[in-house]
Amino acid sequence: MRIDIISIFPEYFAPLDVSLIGKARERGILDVHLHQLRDWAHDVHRTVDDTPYGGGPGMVMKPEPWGEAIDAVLAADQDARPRIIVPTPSGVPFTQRLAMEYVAEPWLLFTPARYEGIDSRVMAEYGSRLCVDEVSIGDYVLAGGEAAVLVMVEAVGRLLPGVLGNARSAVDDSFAPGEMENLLEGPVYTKPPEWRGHEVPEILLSGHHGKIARWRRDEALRRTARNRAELLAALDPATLDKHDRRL
Ligand SMILES: Oc1ccccc1-c1ccno1
Repeated sequence: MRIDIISIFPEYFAPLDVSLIGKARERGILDVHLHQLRDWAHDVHRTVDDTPYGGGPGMVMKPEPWGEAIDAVLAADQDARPRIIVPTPSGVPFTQRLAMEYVAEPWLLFTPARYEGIDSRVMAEYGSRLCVDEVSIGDYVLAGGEAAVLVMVEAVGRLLPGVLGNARSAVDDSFAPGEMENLLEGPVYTKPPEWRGHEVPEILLSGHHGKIARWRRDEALRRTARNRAELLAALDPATLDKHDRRL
């Protein structure tokens, strides 16, 4: 997978050099290209923003630098087209299901904005011939889209074949489509069996895999009911047998 990111703060993406994503890049599973938007702002101050037409607070990112930057990225591979992802509080929710859709794409282009956003003509220009998604990582406002890109690149990158390694499958993730979709992870424990008077639940030491699986599912349902009750409503009734209903 190739990922391109255009930003006025490319240094924001240093975390993509470390940990899981960094190793995926070293192993050639993921190819990340960072671009400084100001390289396509040709005035002496390398200006990328201006006041909004119609008035209002803040500044809007100018279309010209973005248009030239995106054209330059597209020119990197004339035979392919990236899926463009625009982080914005006004976008569709970023979910595990959307991450799984993105991991199937050979090329993603992220366009994190600052200020009040990018002149709307930019995505109108590319939306006529490319897939352009406006995506939100949650109902809050950030200073810019760079943090949202870090979140999405990690969520997508970890799903790439070979990145998680054999020990861990993304299939068991919280929110992964299937039986665990819309269920939060339950509590987890490791050695020692007793710590400051807190003991590991006996069932987990029993070696009875069927009972352990049932216990974990009960705890996942309890945590989901406690922290995200609205997800329970989305659970497929077939996955809630009479035993679960008593929780
Ligand atoms: O708050 C933002 C500002 C700029 C770009 C994206 C965001 C955002 C907030 C939530 N998801 O994306």
